[in-house]
Amino acid sequence: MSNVTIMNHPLIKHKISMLRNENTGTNEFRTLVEEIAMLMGYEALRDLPTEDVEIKTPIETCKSPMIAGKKMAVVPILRAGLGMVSGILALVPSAKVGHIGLYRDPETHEPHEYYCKLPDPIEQRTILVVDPMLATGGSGSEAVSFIKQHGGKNIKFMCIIAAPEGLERLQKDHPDIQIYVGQLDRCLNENAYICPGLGDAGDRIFGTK
Ligand SMILES: O=P(O)(O)OC[C@H]1O[C@H](OP(=O)(O)OP(=O)(O)O)[C@H](O)[C@@H]1O
Ligand SMILES: O=c1cc[nH]c(=O)[nH]1
Ligand SMILES: [Mg+2]
Repeated sequence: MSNVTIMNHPLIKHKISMLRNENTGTNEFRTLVEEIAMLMGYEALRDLPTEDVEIKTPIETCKSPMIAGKKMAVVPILRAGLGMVSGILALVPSAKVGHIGLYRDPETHEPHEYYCKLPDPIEQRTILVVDPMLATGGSGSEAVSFIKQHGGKNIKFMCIIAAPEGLERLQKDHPDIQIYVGQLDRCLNENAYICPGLGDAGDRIFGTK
């Protein structure tokens, strides 16, 4: 089964509680999503490959490890995943960015693809798929499948809030990926929204309804 890491840091917990609050407005919500992505990215990118480069210090020349940033891709699931990109790029500014456009049908809750553009060569990169919400797991699982179809191999999935149903599905469909979850919530409601969740992440990030 996939490796799942559930975050256990007070800063992340605190910021997720602020996100959940229905009185948190668009501006603050956006900032929080970016900050949480950065804090979670610190953990998720723990095994990012480094390469030794020659550095001249004021004292002498040495070989010192640096992130091979060109070998990384962050792939947000549109739209809500876009809110997490800047937090990851703050950590790895040279990462390439791919996009996968998916929306969930409001009736069936099935994901529908409307866009896919990934950086080449995708097979050589560490790929971090980001989406704040993992509800039924349909969108996350579909996004990972697309990336695999395009040749992606080393794939990590990062979400801020997951429902047990979605986490189980993603693990079952993709036992080879690593999954990072900010907080695991109780369940889905009859509209496949996460409880207690935070509502519609995309609408809250972009101020739509
Ligand atoms: O696990 P699932 O049941 O597939 O639900 C999660 C998906 O739903 C939301 O996107 P949405 O369809 O609302 O699109 P948006 O980001 O454009 O708002 C969310 O950002 C995930 O992509
Ligand atoms: O709770 C949910 C479920 C799907 N998408 C969201 O944005 N929120
Ligand atoms: Mg949405």
